[in-house]
Order: sequence, then structure tokens, then C-alpha cells
Amino acid sequence: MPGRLIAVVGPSGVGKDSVMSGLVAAQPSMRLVRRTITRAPDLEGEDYEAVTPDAFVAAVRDGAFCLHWDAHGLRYGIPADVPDDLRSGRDCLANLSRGALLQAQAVFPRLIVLNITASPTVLAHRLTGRGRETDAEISARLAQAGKPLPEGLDVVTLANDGALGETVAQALDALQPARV
Ligand SMILES: Nc1ncnc2c1ncn2[C@@H]1O[C@H](COP(=O)(O)OP(=O)(O)O)[C@@H](O)[C@H]1O
Ligand SMILES: O=P(O)(O)OC[C@H]1O[C@H](OP(=O)(O)OP(=O)(O)O)[C@H](O)[C@@H]1O
Repeated sequence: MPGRLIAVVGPSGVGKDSVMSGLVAAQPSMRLVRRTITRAPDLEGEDYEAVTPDAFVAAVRDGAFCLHWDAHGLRYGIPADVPDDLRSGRDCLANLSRGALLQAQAVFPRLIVLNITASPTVLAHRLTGRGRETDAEISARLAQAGKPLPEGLDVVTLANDGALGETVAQALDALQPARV
């Protein structure tokens, strides 16, 4: 049985990276996928490979990604070796765009979507508190918050308005292999 690609999606600031860290801490056998992003290096939040736009284009050309997309004026790539880990039966956890899910369905044989939600007020508060983006960038991200998911996917929706530990516990429960 191949591993599952667990795609964590939801609006900016909802807590995707926080939930992912909690999941991997509880289940270290899961691979936390490190993304390549055309973002300045060493900013707050996730651990990522920072590259220039030119280096990203070269990486695409060289087949470095199994999936890539553009959002928020940035480019994001998922390493090409993720399908190898899935084939070996290892679950992989990746922060994906809602806009890349149909593409992802074609790439990963077992795709589970963890759709994280929170109220608009909570999102605004968290993005300001994280401090990675400017006020203008935060406004642009909040305007994208209600983006719908494509139809026909295997989706688990979890509210992260409350305590992070509670959301992680619910995610672990929903991801029990017997369930999905
Ligand atoms: N349940 C929670 N309660 C309080 N703060 C949270 C919770 N989940 C995430 N945060 C905080 O909200 C901010 C955004 O979280 P992050 O994981 O970066 O979200 P995303 O990856 O979805 O943009 C971070 O500062 C994080 O510490
Ligand atoms: O199409 P959407 O579902 O709106 O997602 C767009 C992008 O936003 C997130 O990126 P990023 O991690 O840079 O932002 P975030 O941590 O603020 O969510 C997500 O991982 C996507 O790459």
C-alpha cells in the first residue's frame, strides 16, 4: 500500500504549519515535506528552501519538483523525491495551495486533504502576530481566505479557532489509517 500524501490547506494564518509541526512531533515516521519557495530566506514560520525566481525556473526545467504552483506573488515547489517515499509506504505531509489540489490528485495516488479553518477575525489576528508579511500583503492574503476547494476530493475539515493541541489531536484521530 503506498503512503498517503496529506495535503494541509486553508487560508493564510489559519495554522497549517503549526498543525503540521504538531502532527510530525506526534508521528515522527511521517515526512514533513520541505518546500522550495521564491521567498526571502530566514523568514518566520516553516522551514523552506529559499530560491530566486531564476533558480526556481531552472529547478522546474531540471525536474526538481513533482508539483509546483504560484500564489501570493511567490512560486512553490514540492521535491521530486516525495513520490519515492510514498511508493515505499511512507506518509508525507505537505502544505499545499487549494488551487493545486486537482493537479496533486493526478500526481499522488492516495491524496487526503486536511482543510483547516478559522474565523476571519482569528486569521487577521494571527497573520499580524506572525509578522512575516507587510500589512498590504496581509490584506491580500485575507482577501483570498474564502477560496473554495475543488469537488470530489477526500477532505477532512478541522476548525483551528481554539487550542492548537486540540486541532492536532483531532487531525491525528482523523488520520488513523483505519479511517482514511
Ligand atoms: N490554534 C492556535 N492558537 C493560537 N495561535 C495559533 C494557532 N494555530 C496557529 N497559531 C499561530 O498563528 C500564526 C499563523 O500560523 P501558521 O501555522 O503560520 O499558519 P499558516 O501556515 O496557515 O499560514 C502563527 O503565529 C502561529 O503560531
Ligand atoms: O491557493 P491557496 O490555498 O490560497 O494557497 C496559496 C498559498 O498560500 C499558502 O502559502 P504560504 O505557506 O506562503 O502562506 P501561509 O503560510 O500564510 O498560508 C499555501 O501553502 C499556498 O502555497
